[in-house]
Amino acid sequence: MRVELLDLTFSRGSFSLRGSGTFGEGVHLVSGPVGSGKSTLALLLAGLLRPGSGDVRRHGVLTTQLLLQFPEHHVTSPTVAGEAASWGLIPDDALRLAELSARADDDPFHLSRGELKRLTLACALLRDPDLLLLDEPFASLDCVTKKKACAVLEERDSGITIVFSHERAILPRVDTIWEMEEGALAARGSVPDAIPSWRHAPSYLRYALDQGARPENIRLSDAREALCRIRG
Ligand SMILES: Nc1ncnc2c1ncn2[C@@H]1O[C@H](COP(=O)(O)OP(=O)(O)OP(=O)(O)O)[C@@H](O)[C@H]1O
Repeated sequence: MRVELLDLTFSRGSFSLRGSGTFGEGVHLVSGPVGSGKSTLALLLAGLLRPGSGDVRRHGVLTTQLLLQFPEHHVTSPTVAGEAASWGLIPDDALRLAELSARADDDPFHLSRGELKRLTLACALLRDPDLLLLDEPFASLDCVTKKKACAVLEERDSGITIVFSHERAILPRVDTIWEMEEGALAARGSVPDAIPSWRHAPSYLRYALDQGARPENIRLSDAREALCRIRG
């Protein structure tokens, strides 16, 4: 199973995007500053935007799910339980994962943005598609919920997961790192070898690298463990 970007281009006003590369099975991080084009790339990969030139080719991918950056853009039902059902899920399962079981009959717009994000993230994860595209999955979440979301992502043991995010504090273990810079997609490669060339790496990783440590992955705990190893 893989998704190939073949000389992909897309233009909108003064913004233009370009990218090539292959996303295989595993968890991939597309990192980059605000406005660099991550959401646009997610929409192109989901087939919701048409490229100006080039192509997105899916091989062995039968199901695709995109989690939109703004959770309110998903809302189609007057109740939280109905919202989960609209994703084709058993509401109790989704509400349990989102820790919103007590809010089943509430209006989704009465949830806080973080709660609504928890709901849509739980729904996207439970759909368990071949290709899971998560646009800023950690935005609006508190630290505890970000950590739980990372753990669930890491447990996904099949398919292609692409996390588009400018998050620089709480991140999941990933297999590859990509960066968007002013619309250009650059592959940094497989983790851990990719970490030193990750330009927007979190400061804890930069610090560990500067100290001569070699983190095995991109989480704060990986940086800590690498520092412990060299300090004995
Ligand atoms: N619907 C739109 N119409 C016009 N311009 C848009 C639209 N959506 C995004 N843009 C512009 O396209 C560029 C890329 O935006 P995009 O949302 O892909 O960036 P991003 O990296 O996802 O940013 P963020 O980290 O804030 O989510 C930005 O300059 C943005 O202002």
